Amino acid sequence: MADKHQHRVTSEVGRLRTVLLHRPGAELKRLTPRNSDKLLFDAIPWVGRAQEEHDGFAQALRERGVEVLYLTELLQDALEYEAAREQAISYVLDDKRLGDQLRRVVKGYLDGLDPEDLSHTLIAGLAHEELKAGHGLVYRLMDRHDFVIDPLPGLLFTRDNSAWIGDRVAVTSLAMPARHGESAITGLIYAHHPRFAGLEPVYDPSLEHLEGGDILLLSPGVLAVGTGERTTPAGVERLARQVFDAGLAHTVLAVPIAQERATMHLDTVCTMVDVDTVVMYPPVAHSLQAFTVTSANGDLRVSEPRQFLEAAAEAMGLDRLKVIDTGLDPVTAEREQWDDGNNTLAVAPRLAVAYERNIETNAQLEAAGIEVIRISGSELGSGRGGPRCMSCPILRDAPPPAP
Ligand SMILES: NC(=O)NCCC[C@H](N)C(=O)O
Repeated sequence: MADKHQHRVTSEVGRLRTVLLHRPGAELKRLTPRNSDKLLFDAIPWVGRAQEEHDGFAQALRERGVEVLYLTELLQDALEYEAAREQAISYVLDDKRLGDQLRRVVKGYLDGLDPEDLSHTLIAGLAHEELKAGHGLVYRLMDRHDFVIDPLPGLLFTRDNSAWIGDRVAVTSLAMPARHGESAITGLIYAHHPRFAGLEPVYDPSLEHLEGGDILLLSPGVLAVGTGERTTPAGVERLARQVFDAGLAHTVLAVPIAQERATMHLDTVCTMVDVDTVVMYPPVAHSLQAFTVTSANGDLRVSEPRQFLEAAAEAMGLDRLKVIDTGLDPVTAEREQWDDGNNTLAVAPRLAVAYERNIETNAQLEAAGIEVIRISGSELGSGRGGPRCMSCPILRDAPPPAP
C-alpha cells in the first residue's frame, strides 16, 4: 500500500514538501509557427533558455526544502514494468489517424525502444521523417510536417494534467486535443510507479472535461473550480460528486470564468498566497460569481450565484478574504495578468514564487507582506503559464488556522 502521508494536499498554501515538475525538452523543439497555435503556445520558445529558467525554478524550490520530482524520471521508472509499457503503447496505437498498416509499423518501432527512449518518444512525439515507413498509404499521404505521434509541449504545465485533492489524485480530462496525451502519461505514472502503489484516482480522463488549473483548494474540504474555456460545468458537477462521495470535500464552488484564452483557467485570475489572502486580477475580483455546491441526501444542492469572494469566505469560515490586486493601472494589470502575474505558487503561507517580469504585481505582494521568490520566465511564459501552472503539489503540510 502507498504511504498515504507521502501524498496529501489540502490547501494552496500549506508548506510545500513535494512537487511534480516537468523539465521541458525535445517536445518544445517541435514548435514551429506552423503548429504552435494548435499546440497552444503563443510564441516559439528558445528551448535552452527555457530549460535554464526551469532549472532556476526547481532550484528555488529545493532551496526552500521542497522535494522536486521530475515527470520524465517517474515515467521512465514506470515504463520498466511490462504492464505500463503495454498501456503506453496501446494508448498511442489507439489513434484513429494511423490506420492498420502504419499502426503495425509504429507498434514495431515502439516495441523496440527501451524505457528511456520510449519515454522520450511519448513526450517528444515522432515526426514523419523519423519513422521510415515509406510504402503505406497513410504514411505516404501524410504531410512531412505531420507527426505520427504528437509531441506534448503542454506537459510543462503539470498543474493541469493531474491534481491532488487530499490523499487522492484526480487524473484530469483535458479539453484541448493537443493535451489529451498528457493525462495518459500521468495516469500511467500513478498506476504503475511503485511510489504510488495502491493509489486509486478520484477522477480519470474518461470523465467530463476538468483541468487542474481550474481547481483551487481554498481550505481543507473547500474547493473552487473554474468553468470556462477548459473545465465544463459537467466537469465541475462530476468532480463535486466524486469528492463528496470520497469524503474529500464538503463544499465545491463552481466559478464561471470568461471563455477566452486570457482566462483559460481559474488560476490565471486568482491564486492564494495565505490562508485568507488571494491575488486577483482587479477586473474580475469583484465581478466573479460562484455557485455553492454541497451534498444533500446523496444529491447535489446548488445555491443561487453570489459574489465569489463572499461565497468563498463563508465556505472557508472566514469573515472575509483579503485581496491583493495585480497592478495599479488597468493597462499594467492587463499586461501582467497575461504574463501570469496572478499565477503565483505558494511555498508556504506568505511565501510565493512569481515571475520577476511582473514588477507591479510583485510590488503589491510585497507591500502586503508576502515574500516573493522571483524567477525568470521570459521563455517559459511563451506557453502562457506561471509558477502555479508549472507545478503539481503532491505533499503539503496542513495549513495553519486562519488568524
Ligand atoms: N493552469 C494553467 O493556466 N496552465 C497553463 C496552460 C498553458 C497551455 N499552453 C494551454 O493553453 O493549455
